[in-house]
Amino acid sequence: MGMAAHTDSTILNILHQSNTSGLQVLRGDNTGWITVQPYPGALVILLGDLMHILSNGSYLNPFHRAFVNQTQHRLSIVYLHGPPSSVKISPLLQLVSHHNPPLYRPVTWSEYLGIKAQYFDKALTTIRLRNEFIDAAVDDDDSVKID
Ligand SMILES: O=C(O)CCC(=O)C(=O)O
Ligand SMILES: [Fe+2]
Repeated sequence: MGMAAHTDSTILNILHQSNTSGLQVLRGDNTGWITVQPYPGALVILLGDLMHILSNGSYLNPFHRAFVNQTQHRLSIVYLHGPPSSVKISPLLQLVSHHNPPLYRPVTWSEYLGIKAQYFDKALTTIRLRNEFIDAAVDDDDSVKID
């Protein structure tokens, strides 16, 4: 089965592909697709949107896609790893400060999946904090108060 370009809505995905290639990852600078060649016994780890939120934007959640061809079977097995669906996910407190304010508001996985279904690749933008909200959320002593 082929898949259009997307980011994963999880913390991370662990993927195994059979010996037919098909997985491609978009370069961080958007200059092209890199084919991830199958390697016997290898697993591919893809960081998802929730990891991007937890890391306050420092870990990238790559766009990727899968293509198929008419001559070879391709099998991929994906383990989707996420938090309990009602736990709020937000940038880790250890990673935020006055100089590095939180980029995203807290969101549960189930709420985020609803947002993703509606906004696709704009989903993260819809939960991104605006500057004035960031100012209100960051306290004088560098701790962050959200919710
Ligand atoms: O089949 C693949 O290699 C990719 C699958 C995938 O991206 C996904 O399940 O999210
Ligand atoms: Fe994926």
